[in-house]
Amino acid sequence: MLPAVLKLCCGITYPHLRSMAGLQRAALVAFGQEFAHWQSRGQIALPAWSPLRWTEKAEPVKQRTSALADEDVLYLRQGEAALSEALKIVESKDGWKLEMAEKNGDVIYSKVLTGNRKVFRLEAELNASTEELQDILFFRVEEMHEWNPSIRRIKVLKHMGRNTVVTHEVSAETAGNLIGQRDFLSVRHSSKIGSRVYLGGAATRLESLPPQPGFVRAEDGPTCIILEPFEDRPDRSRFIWLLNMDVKGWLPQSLVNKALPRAQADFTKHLRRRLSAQNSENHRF
Ligand SMILES: CC(C)CCC[C@@H](C)[C@H]1CC[C@H]2[C@@H]3CC=C4C[C@@H](O)CC[C@]4(C)[C@H]3CC[C@]12C
Repeated sequence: MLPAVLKLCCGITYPHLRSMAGLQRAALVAFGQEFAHWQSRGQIALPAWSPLRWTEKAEPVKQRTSALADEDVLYLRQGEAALSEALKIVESKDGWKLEMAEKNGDVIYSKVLTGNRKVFRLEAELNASTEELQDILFFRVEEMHEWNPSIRRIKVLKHMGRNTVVTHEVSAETAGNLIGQRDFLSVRHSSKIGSRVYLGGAATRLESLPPQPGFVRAEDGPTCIILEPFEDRPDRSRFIWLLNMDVKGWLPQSLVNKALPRAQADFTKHLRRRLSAQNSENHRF
């Protein structure tokens, strides 16, 4: 009698159960386990089509965590791919032309890639070890607005281990004045190979943060920074930065191509100020 009643109940509830979610489903799973318990003691035989047999299969939590892990792997791969693509560009030998040379020795070269995108390569020498620079530029990226007025805020939205992150970056209204404020969603990856530290990045997507109304979402990358210590002076580093940015919006290319190397030079100026502030603090204590 009991199995017959159960069969009937299952038949009636089947269509509703399919559309059930969350707590209701969890409750059902609990009932199911109870029934399965009875069943294992030979008290009830569940029909093959019974949704109460879903207990083994209906593991939404498990499914969700494995989906998350897949997503993380995707971001990790994107980060690594961005770095290797950017390295190919920055290490390419030909096509570079001198864009600007500052009095302090900093130089910026530019190159036009296929598709007419102009990229910029800044080379500078900085008074800091590669570890210090990696700390300031990567591990403490959320503090960047404190020393760089071109940046309004940077938020790390996702961590995939210590060396890969998804970040949301908002430039200040005043950054590259001619271009206007932008926001970026990027995957950023850092790795140390030999004595060099590499930082790579590229635009990515995150379901929870689609382009915001009122903001022009620009795309940074594939881009990279190479930090290399001087052999005789490990407290000094060579800094090479590939800026490869699509600022989006309707702007004359000539204006963008002027603003980008300017933004790069400004960034380096503020980074130097940040470093000398840190150095004078170290001397004080
Ligand atoms: C010209 C206008 C549109 C933009 C001006 C601001 C530019 C220069 C800002 C906006 C976001 C900034 C980036 C935000 C995050 C990182 C990751 C870090 O590990 C290295 C620096 C780097 C790559 C910044 C470089 C400078 C940057 C690209």
